Amino acid sequence: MTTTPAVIDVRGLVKRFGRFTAVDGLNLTVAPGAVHGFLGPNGAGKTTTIRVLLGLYRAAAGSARVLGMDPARQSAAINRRISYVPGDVHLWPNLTGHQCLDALAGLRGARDESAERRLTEDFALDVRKSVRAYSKGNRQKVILVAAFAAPTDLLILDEPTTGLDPLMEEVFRRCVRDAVAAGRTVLLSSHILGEVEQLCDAVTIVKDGRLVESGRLTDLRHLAASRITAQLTGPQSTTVTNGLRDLGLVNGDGAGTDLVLSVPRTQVLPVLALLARADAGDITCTPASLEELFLRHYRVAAR
Ligand SMILES: Nc1ncnc2c1ncn2[C@@H]1O[C@H](COP(=O)(O)OP(=O)(O)OP(=O)(O)O)[C@@H](O)[C@H]1O
Repeated sequence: MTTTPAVIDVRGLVKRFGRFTAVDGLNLTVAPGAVHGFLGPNGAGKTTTIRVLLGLYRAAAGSARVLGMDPARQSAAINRRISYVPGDVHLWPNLTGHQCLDALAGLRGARDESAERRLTEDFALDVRKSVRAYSKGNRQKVILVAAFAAPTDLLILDEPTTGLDPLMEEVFRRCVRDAVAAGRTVLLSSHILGEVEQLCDAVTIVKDGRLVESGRLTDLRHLAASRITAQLTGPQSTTVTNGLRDLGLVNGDGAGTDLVLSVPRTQVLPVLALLARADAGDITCTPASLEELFLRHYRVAAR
């Protein structure tokens, strides 16, 4: 059996700043064509890891491969095939938006001007204005247009939507989907869990430079409890409470008529069957949201 090599393959990565260990034995694998979410609280080591991938920082230990290359030795070749969007955008204040796009394409040495024009329109960016006159959101748009328009295989996006309004966030999401449809791969670091949930197939969650959880979003969701709600009459409530007790679960609401339960994956079907037998009304079952997953893992990691 042949397996497709990962676009990003990080193993046991360690990065220290003096005596402080910012990244501590991290693994990160991003499959080709994936949108991979990179999550973690402030200071978790996401940007530091990205900077190692770009060849800006040297790792103290471990290995990193980007598009099959070693960022410590082949950063120029890697950067020609990557679009990088930092969270904190600094552009040349004396240039217009258009001149910035010229300069960014010049640095890369490759350009798709028709894609650039299309994206400039999609993001409603006036490229005749000088960067000095741009808002934070407009500076972000310049970098996003350059990143999506460039003929690259991998997009590394570090909190790319800070400063964008909801309309532009929607344009951003469309661009990510188009990029993947065109065969590109995306690593997306973001604190906006709704955005990650909508876009990503897989996520890696880090804290204090260490891996907390990694996997496909659907698999991770199954690890967390689902939320089941239903409407019960008084007699139904007694039947359901007894049935839940037999399943080893507690109806926290006692004899209440609004049932709200947090149910482990293995118990979802028996609980739904119990509610159906009791003829409960308005039964809903919702898998754990990324936010619940995220908070659960953070709390576990914080202990
Ligand atoms: N150049 C540096 N010198 C010293 N410490 C640094 C340096 N860069 C980052 N750090 C520290 O390394 C840790 C990881 O920082 P990093 O910026 O990678 O986190 P992050 O996950 O990207 O956070 P955020 O979500 O806030 O952007 C932090 O404690 C930070 O203070």
